[in-house]
Amino acid sequence: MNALAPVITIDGPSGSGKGTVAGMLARELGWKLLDSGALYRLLAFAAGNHGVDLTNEELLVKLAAHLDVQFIAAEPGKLQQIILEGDDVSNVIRTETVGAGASMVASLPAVRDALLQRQRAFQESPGLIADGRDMGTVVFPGAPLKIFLTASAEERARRRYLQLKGKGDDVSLSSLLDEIRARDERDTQRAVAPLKPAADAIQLDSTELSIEQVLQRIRSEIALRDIA
Ligand SMILES: Nc1ncnc2c1ncn2[C@@H]1O[C@H](COP(=O)(O)OP(=O)(O)O)[C@@H](O)[C@H]1O
Ligand SMILES: Nc1ccn([C@H]2C[C@H](O)[C@@H](COP(=O)(O)OP(=O)(O)O)O2)c(=O)n1
Repeated sequence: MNALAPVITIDGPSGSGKGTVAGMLARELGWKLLDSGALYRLLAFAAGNHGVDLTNEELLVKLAAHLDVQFIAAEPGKLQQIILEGDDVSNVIRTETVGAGASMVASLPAVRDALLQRQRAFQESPGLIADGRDMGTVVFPGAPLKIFLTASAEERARRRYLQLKGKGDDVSLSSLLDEIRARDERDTQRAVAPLKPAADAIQLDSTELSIEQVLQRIRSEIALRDIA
């Protein structure tokens, strides 16, 4: 790990566009990418495979410590591959069911602790884009640029609907909106590392912005700070 490598954190609720924007920025800058939500999703998914209850903190911590996962950097324009215990799980961990399970395991303090060092180890030269809920508040509090990306719940549900429909999933807009609201509630109300903007975060509401407009705003913040 290179402690001097700069980090840009992108936190926010589900469907605000964090993953999309983080991936595009990482490619543009040639930086590493940390999709921290994928770690919580992987843990929830692995728990299902191993018959571990999503409320069993002790067993989940053991599973987190031994999680056999590889993130394979994507070629330009492609999503990164996520390999769990030898299997490509890049797609299967993206369902709302796994997202809800991730949000449950993520509310357990010892689970968050168990994943902390694994996340910090992504800080490598020439820099890191880190996407999640507590990247700016807990994992990389010293990051020189912190973005807190939001959008209305209705717009986020609409985006998720289009995304999942596009993949051929059978989803309903109203149940996606319910699931997004339930996840917002759990992620913002939990006692440890709740979803909230860091005091020094730039807040960006993407409800009325295109992906390119969001990127432009972040690029101008990067240029202001001279960090990349
Ligand atoms: N500003 C935007 N306008 C329209 N659609 C967007 C915007 N940002 C992201 N999207 C789309 O919304 C969906 C969810 O984005 P994603 O990056 O997965 O969100 P998050 O990582 O915050 O959950 C994707 O299909 C993405 O292409
Ligand atoms: N840094 C993080 C990242 C995700 N989580 C939890 C809370 C989220 O609801 C789940 C899933 O996160 P993920 O970023 O993959 O979800 P979305 O793509 O935003 O829908 O994991 C977290 O608690 N802390």
